[in-house]
Amino acid sequence: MENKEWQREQERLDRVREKMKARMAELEPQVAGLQDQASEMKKRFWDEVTVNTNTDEEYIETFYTIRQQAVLLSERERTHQVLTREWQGLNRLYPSPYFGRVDFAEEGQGNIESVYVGVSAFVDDDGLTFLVYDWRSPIAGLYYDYPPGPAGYDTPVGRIDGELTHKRQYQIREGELVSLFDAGVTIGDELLQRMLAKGADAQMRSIVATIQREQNAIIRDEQSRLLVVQGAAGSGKTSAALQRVAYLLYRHRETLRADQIVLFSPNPIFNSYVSTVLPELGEDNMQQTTWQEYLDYWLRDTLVPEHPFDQMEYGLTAHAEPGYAARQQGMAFKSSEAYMHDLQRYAAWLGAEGLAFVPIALHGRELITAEQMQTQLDRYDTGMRLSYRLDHLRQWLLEELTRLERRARGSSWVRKEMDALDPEVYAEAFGELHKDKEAFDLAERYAAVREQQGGPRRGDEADFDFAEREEAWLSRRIAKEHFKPLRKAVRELAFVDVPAMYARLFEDEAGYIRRTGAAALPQLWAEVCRQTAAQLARKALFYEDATPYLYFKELIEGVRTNSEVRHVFVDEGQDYSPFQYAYMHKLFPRARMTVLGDFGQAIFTQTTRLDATDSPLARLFGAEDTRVIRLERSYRSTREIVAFTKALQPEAAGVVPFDRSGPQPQLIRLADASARAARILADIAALQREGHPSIAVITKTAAESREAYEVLRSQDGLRPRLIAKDSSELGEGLVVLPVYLAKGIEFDAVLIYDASADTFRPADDPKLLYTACTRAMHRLLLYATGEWTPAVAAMAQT
Ligand SMILES: Nc1ncnc2c1ncn2[C@@H]1O[C@H](COP(=O)(O)OP(=O)(O)OP(=O)(O)O)[C@@H](O)[C@H]1O
Repeated sequence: MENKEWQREQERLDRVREKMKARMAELEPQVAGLQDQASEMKKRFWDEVTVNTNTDEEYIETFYTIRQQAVLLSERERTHQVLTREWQGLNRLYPSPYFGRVDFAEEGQGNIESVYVGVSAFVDDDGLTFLVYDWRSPIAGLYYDYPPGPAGYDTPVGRIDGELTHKRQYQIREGELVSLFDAGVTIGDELLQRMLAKGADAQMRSIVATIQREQNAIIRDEQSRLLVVQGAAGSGKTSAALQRVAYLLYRHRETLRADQIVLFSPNPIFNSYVSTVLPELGEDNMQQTTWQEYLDYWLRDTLVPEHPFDQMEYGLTAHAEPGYAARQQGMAFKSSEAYMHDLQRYAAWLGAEGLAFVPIALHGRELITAEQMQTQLDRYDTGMRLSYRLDHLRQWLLEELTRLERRARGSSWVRKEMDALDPEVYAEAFGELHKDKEAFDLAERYAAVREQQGGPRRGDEADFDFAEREEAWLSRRIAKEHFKPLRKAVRELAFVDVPAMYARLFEDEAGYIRRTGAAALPQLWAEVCRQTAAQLARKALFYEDATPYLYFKELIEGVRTNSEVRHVFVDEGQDYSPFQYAYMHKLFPRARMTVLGDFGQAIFTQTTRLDATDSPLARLFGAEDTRVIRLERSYRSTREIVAFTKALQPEAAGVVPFDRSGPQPQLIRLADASARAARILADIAALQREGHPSIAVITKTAAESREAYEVLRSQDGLRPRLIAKDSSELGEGLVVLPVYLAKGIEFDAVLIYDASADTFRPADDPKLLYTACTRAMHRLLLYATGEWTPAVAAMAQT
């Protein structure tokens, strides 16, 4: 019976593939042909059009031929796009047309439909029968959401209920049925087992065949303006986010483009790690960026922000340096909502009391002073928003510059410059004026004709003194050249001295309190003020100041917005401050947000607890428009590794491992560094022999990474790669990296280079070691040369 069933499925598979092959053969010449036709048409576009604009009729005719040609061309291109998409979809499907099937008896229909689900759709020749459904279609939701029994799905025209009578999963390779599972209670435990047993890849994989119900809820959510996912390490947050992008692009194909979706990732390595998932699913990649890139872009030419990983390193290594405690307090406070409110009050204070301006100067002489600007600003209604008043001021300044420029034409410095001009410039002036002269001649002719026809003649038209005009032309040009950068700077609001105003806030603690009305400040705030001021004096910004600074700048100058972007995804969302969220929300006013994170892995100082009801995130869109989903099941690591990591971190108490077993994590204590080096080398060799090519040696700091790297490099044939803050790719094989660069990534085996109390100090946040250990899929090994860090020591004894 089973064999018969297998055979039946293989026969269906063969039939579907035959049809696919036929369709591909049919499409191939069309796709190629249309492509040729379109590019040929583009080449010949102007040949087909006779451009003739002598008379009105000819002009109109030309206009219509161009339009006709353009319509034809874009139609060809559209047809070509549609056919190419189908052809590409078939190419993707052909080796493995589907991975799942549900049999569904729709209520009141009396028949059972077998719904086969694959990475894209394939329709029979009749144009109606779906031989394969796209995994994102409404009916395919049944496959992810229900075990056999009562089931239903939502369609754009309402809900359809019925009975799911059967559910099956397939593994198909190059058209051959490799395995077949009849699912019972949950989908895919079998298939999921197989998927999860595989080794780690240098690139993330798509999970469409085994999406779990709770993940499907994330992927298909269309109601919430803010979707927050708090999920354990390895619970599939990033995977769900990427499949969600693919889903949205499918659902809104007509209105949403991939470049209208932005993903904020923790670092460039992560960017490259996830960059193949969408193309694998036949979709274009969304825009990927890091917050650091954003800061660099917006702060360019003004202040240099500290790199977030340098801030991280400081936090991890500088305990003994003077000012460390104050800096830590500063970091924490400057990423809080309290500081955000302080800045709001400070901006209001400035609006009333006066701003700082950069005077507009030319050749060392002030043309418009800061005082003049303030006086002008005070003339505008103070009830108006500050940014509007600044807009008015900008307009006034541009007009002033026009006036001053005109006046400058007759000034002595312009004359001096004119005298020193190269002969070529005079030649150019001559040429230009000659052109003018032609225009003048034309005007003269026109005036003569008009006169002949009895119209009056204006007296000044023949008044043409060439030398005078040449001089006027040159002085105009010189003045214009000098004023041009001033105008540009005014347009960009460079006359508003935001750095000075931000620095003024840190003059001293009493001033801070007076200007912001702050009620409570960290104990060492006076020192924080000193540190911040010193940094600003160097034209630099601490990382903790960078986003608040931009936020403050926008409070003063008004908000920049990008209304093109429709969806913003934030991965590792626990590592963003309320400032960053407020800023993002303003920057992308038309975008819905999906924020994914795990508070258990919040290792930066700027953190936001994502799922708390009083989270600043929840206030961003309001409770009505916010949905929080929690994922507790962890798919990455074996049961043994999950049990171990849960004990490291109280936040992880609720994590449920997926039922996959492996060796216990190993705790290896050694006498000294050279014994550790020898042991690590032996362990790596053994892991590679066992078939675990993707191995990471994870350290706490960058300096420690370099040390470990040197140890490994000395061994012939190992070829480890050191990942540092500027690395942009993970690559394959053995890597050495600090924990904060391993965020979001996974490896077959993880070796914690030094889990001693000297490195992971009792005062450190346990989240650091937790984040490092949860990168492991199959094997976890921890080393120490001294005492274990307390969390590990507790387990070493049991
Ligand atoms: N439904 C699923 N089917 C198959 N594999 C899955 C599924 N969900 C998650 N995984 C796998 O589990 C691993 C972890 O997934 P992912 O990286 O998306 O988790 P995460 O929640 O973002 O983790 P972290 O918080 O540690 O960054 C990946 O290998 C992913 O392929």
